[in-house]
Amino acid sequence: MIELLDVCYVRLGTKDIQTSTDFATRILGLEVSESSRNSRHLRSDERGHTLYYHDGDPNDHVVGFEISSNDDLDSAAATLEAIGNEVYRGTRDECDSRHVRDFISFREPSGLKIELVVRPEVLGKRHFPSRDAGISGFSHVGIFSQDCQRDEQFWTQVCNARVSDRIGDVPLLRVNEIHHTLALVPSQRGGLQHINHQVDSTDDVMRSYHLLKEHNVPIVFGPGRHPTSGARFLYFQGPDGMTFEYSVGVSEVDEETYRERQFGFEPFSLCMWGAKSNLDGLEN
Ligand SMILES: CC(C)C(=O)/C=C\C(C(=O)O)=C(\O)C(=O)O
Ligand SMILES: [Fe+2]
Repeated sequence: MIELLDVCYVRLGTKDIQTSTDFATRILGLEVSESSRNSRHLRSDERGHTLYYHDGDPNDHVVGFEISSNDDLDSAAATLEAIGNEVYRGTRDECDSRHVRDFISFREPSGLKIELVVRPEVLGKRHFPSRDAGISGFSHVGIFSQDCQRDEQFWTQVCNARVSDRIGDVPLLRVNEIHHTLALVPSQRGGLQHINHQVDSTDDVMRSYHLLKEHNVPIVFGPGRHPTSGARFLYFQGPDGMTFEYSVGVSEVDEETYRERQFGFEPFSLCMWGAKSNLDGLEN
């Protein structure tokens, strides 16, 4: 069993590094922590970076998950190889550029590249965002799935993910006490469906709603409230068509007493306030 501790970063290829950086800093509210001619590391919390943009194919998406030790990394590699996954071990330079001690990568069943990393760097210096969006940290991702039931089995049986809720066959999966760290969203393609940052308050969600509209950023869903995690949310479109989410109030789960819930595959399961979803794979 691969014991995931938390999601730790997303890496995205982009056609236009400067436009993506401007969006990430001036609109989304992240801080550049490292910059080169063709890449940017961006911070959202105490971690050294949680988003990385690089010149490249915008369909090139990678999600990093932290695991606890090199022993766990070796045993994860063996587990993945035993079920037929090709596993790549990061070189020293690749580890350095990610600010991690070690990592392996592989593709999950719908094709998204996953990196399992050991000891991602945390900084003593306080996160100082370039816009006051109220971001408290990177929290979860939505992943496109060509077969939600198959992919749920991978995340729950090969890895330690647990189902918190399902909306129809769409599972919201946790790897720690947070209600969900990943959601599997039905689609013909693979890759990342959305990137979530938590904000401090509902006021932050609403302030950003107005700011995004002023900047003509397409709103994809919300403002609204998920009945599943209880979070107040707003989804919007960033560079290269990537969807970002702000949310506040995601519930925590007591492993002893929590029982997964089955929500109907209908609009009020996505938003209890009645907002209409234009999310890829979940339009209503
Ligand atoms: C799977 C969709 C996008 C969804 O709306 C599910 C719920 C929640 C939540 O309960 O907070 C999400 O944030 C999410 O999975 O993205
Ligand atoms: Fe989300």
